[in-house]
Amino acid sequence: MAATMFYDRDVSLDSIQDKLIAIIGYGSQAHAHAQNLRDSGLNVVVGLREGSASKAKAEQAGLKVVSIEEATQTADVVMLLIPDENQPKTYAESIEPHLTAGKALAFGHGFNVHFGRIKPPADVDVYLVAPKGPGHMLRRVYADGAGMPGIFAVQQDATGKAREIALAYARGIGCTRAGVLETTFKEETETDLFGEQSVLCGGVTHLIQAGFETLVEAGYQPEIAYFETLHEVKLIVDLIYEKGFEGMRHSISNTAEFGDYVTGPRIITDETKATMKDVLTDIQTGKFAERFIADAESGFPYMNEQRSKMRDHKLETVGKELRDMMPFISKKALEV
Ligand SMILES: NC(=O)C1=CN([C@@H]2O[C@H](COP(=O)(O)OP(=O)(O)OC[C@H]3O[C@@H](n4cnc5c(N)ncnc54)[C@H](OP(=O)(O)O)[C@@H]3O)[C@@H](O)[C@H]2O)C=CC1
Ligand SMILES: CC(=O)[C@](C)(O)C(=O)O
Ligand SMILES: [Mg+2]
Ligand SMILES: [Mg+2]
Repeated sequence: MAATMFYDRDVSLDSIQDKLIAIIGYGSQAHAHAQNLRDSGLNVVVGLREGSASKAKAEQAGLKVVSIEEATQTADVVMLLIPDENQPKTYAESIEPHLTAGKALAFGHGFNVHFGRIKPPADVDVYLVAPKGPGHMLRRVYADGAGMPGIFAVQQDATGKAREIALAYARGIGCTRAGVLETTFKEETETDLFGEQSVLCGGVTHLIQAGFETLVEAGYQPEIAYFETLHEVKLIVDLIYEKGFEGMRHSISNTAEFGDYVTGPRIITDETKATMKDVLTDIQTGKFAERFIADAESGFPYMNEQRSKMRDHKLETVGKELRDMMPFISKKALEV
């Protein structure tokens, strides 16, 4: 049976129209939620830690900024959008003491609730609305009049209105323009981690890097390798996004399509898929979450090493030079 999809016509903003929504944080997701909700006519306040570097940016965008404690005290809905690894401490210190009965605690990702790192009191609603894309794109598509698909889940329904509120929230950030469907905290957490690791982020970056390195190590010009293995990915993916595999294959040459069928399975092998299954198991058992939290608690030694290794890679240095020569590629600094 096909999933039930919710669109603008199916969802009313009424359940949150007169409520105050606190967005905690002003990073990738938070700035997009705050601005989209505000532009949907809803009441928003941003909660930031003392001395926050983001305060000026949020105020510049016309948003009211208060402390995280005050935001939780005054709001009816508290959406926690700071990095997953930092959420439990901020929740315990600044949110939980002010989270009175009947309020709603919301998340953009189920990580902390699913892995038992945040245990909300029984008398509040707990839901998630997870847009399926990066925060900066959530804002960009909304401002363009479009939307980003999203999924929502209710973990606790203390007021009897949690589901209605979650859906209204999804509409407020623009997700019902594109389609929203219901999930659970478990399903959202596991599929989101799997998707970003295996396909969207880990899969794509390492596929591109291996292709680029293969060409450069064989003596081809890095600029050609960049166009071939990175820049053109967007053009091909745009076609897949708009028209599926068949539509993309209609646009490419027969030569390319034949090579796709012959070589694709040599690159992404049965072994690759077996590894994907292992990756999924590590996510399901909490092994990945443990490794992530352990690195975070030591100040991210592993993550920082990876970041600095890649910074000086030819793919990144040649890429920056080439992008600087293409004025049509957005030169805007990311707003947050
Ligand atoms: N990035 C994305 O596109 C997506 C993220 N999500 C989820 O959304 C949530 C937020 O992720 P993301 O937007 O990437 O987060 P960011 O890393 O962009 O969050 C940065 C914000 O968090 C604040 N912050 C960081 N640490 C603390 C702290 N210890 N106490 C108080 N505030 C803090 C920062 O405050 P300051 O300004 O003071 O530095 C800043 O405003 C996560 O649950 C994530 O999984 C879900 C879908 C996509
Ligand atoms: C952007 C998004 O959906 C991710 C990849 O899941 C994330 O940033 O965590
Ligand atoms: Mg995601
Ligand atoms: Mg994610």
